[in-house]
Amino acid sequence: MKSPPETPILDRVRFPSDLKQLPEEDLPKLAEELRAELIDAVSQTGGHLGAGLGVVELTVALHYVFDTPHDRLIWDVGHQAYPHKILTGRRDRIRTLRQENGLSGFTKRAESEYDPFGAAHSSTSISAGLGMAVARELSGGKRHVIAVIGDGAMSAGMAYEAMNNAGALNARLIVILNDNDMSIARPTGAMSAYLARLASGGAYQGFRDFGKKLTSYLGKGVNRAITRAVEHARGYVTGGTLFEELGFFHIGPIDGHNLEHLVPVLRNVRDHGNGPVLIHVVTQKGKGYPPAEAAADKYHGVAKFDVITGAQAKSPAGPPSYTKVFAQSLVEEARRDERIVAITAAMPSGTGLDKFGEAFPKRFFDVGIAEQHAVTFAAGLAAEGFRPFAAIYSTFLQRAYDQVVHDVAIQNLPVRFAIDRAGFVGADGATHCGAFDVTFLATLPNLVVMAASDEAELKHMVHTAAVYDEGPIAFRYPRGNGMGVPMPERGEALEIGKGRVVREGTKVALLSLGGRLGECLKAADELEAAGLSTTVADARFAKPLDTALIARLAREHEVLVTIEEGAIGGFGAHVLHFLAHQGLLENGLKVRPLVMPDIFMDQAKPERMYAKAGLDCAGIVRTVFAALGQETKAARA
Ligand SMILES: Cc1ncc(C[n+]2csc(CCOP(=O)(O)OP(=O)(O)O)c2C)c(N)n1
Ligand SMILES: CC(=O)[C@@H](O)[C@H](O)COP(=O)(O)O
Ligand SMILES: [Mg+2]
Repeated sequence: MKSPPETPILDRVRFPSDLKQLPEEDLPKLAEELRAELIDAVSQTGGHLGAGLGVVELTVALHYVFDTPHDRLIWDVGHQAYPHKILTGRRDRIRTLRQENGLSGFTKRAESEYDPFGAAHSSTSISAGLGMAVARELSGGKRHVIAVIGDGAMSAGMAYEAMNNAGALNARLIVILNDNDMSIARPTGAMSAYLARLASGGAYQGFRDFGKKLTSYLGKGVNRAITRAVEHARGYVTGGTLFEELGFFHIGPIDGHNLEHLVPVLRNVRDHGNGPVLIHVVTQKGKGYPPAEAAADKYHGVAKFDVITGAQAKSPAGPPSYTKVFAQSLVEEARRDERIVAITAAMPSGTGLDKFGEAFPKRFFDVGIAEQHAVTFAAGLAAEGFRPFAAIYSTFLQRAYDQVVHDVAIQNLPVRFAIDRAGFVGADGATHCGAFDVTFLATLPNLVVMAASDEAELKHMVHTAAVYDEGPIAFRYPRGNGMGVPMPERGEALEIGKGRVVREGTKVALLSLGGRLGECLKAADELEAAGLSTTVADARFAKPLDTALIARLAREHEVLVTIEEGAIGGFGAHVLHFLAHQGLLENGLKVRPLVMPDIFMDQAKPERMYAKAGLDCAGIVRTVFAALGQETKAARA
């Protein structure tokens, strides 16, 4: 009689409290089952896979050794936290990942007590962890605080600011550096070379065992000075003193897939020592899934895929993505102008600049996850007569706002900002939703701010930016595919501050900024059918405003609606400001600015988000009927 297949260990582990009941020898099997569950789940949802595969053993070890959620475990970026979610009571929902009303693709406080800090933008974990560690000291609490940060995230200045402060405070904080020698792409910068030396230094092997013995004595009154002396000696041989100089006791590198190493080291660190400690763990992104291991990007972000073959679902053929059009347009411009250089902050494929780098390797710069540096680096290039294009996602540019103000706008330096993912992004949710770039850029003197309504317009805006040397200029465009319009052979220079009327009417004016133009044209059809003659205009510029166009629309129509895929305080606010100052709000004009709602919207399919925000055809039509007091018609829309 065949014995029944044994119940998978994972089926008995809903929470870390269940995990702690297991004998240590069961952990590798649990890790194996956890990895299989992760692969199966993400094959059905899509999302971030490679990073999670690389921390399966580390996740098991951390929840086995520490007392979460009492001990705080913070995941930097949080894209690697799917195994963490499966082990912390969310396995039953893991297949709702990144879907409307589903689990977030990152850690999120509101989602679980096991997520003490939300993430998604990188390099915040050490700062948050230090805050929690100091809170523990101030309140006389007893808990461990652990921050897990990747080698890519360790290239951001914020990580050093935090380590610098942690060293000065000598606060007990455990930082685990998850070094898989990968960012989204291959890591760049001196830091990754340094870590590679640490992880592979032959001489270092000799110290490794001694180092492990040392950690077992950490709490037995071993004098910190001796510890430091040994660390210095060890560091001298291998260069591992960067962390010690910042005040961290540095342990490792250790094999991040070997539970027999991980568990005892984590136990030692848990039970001994004081002050900040950094455990350097070496892992493999994509570990345990051959298609991910073999892929150049280690399956960092994947669509749904076939588990057997690893083949990812193809998005339906359609118009080129805005990203692709931007990248191709910039390559064409750069062929004509050798002053054009391109800068990305660790997002070569996401911004499309990897294509630029292939064409012009010497004029392409991936500065790592360092948006602040990217902007001021671009300012330095502009100051010397180059034409730098800094391609940074809308929400990642938020991190470099003072650099935009202080280093670019005030000095009126001709930096070009290519702002991708401007607007709703879908599965990445609120943290990646590009809602604020017009609001925070159009308020700045000297800035020119454009928004592409389709891919042809984007090509014109790339050319316009390329030849504009009067000061900083930004152009925004949404995630995803264009509108399928014919593409011009070459980009043409747009007249700065001039919009365009794409449809003439007499009663209603829809003034659109950016990608909502298509919905405005659909709304105009519906309004015409209801007897409302409708003008549709593409503003093209949030700054400077086309004041002549706006004044004409205001004078010649009963209703003026502005539409933008952005938060309040952007294009519509500037239009209202102009109309008020011109006294154009005093002749009965009905003005309605349509913007994103004043909330952080969770992930959903973009079309659902537009509908919820009222930024689709139906929302525009409803707004016009309501403005005209025809609520009944509005209700039907
Ligand atoms: C401020 C910011 N810039 C860029 C990104 C995009 N991003 C997400 S993950 C990632 C790479 C992170 O590398 P690492 O920390 O080594 O984690 P791994 O994926 O290797 O586990 C980047 C650049 C981000 N989330 N936040
Ligand atoms: C985790 C992270 O921040 C990136 O991987 C981001 O999710 C990429 O977004 P896109 O998929 O829009 O390029
Ligand atoms: Mg990495």
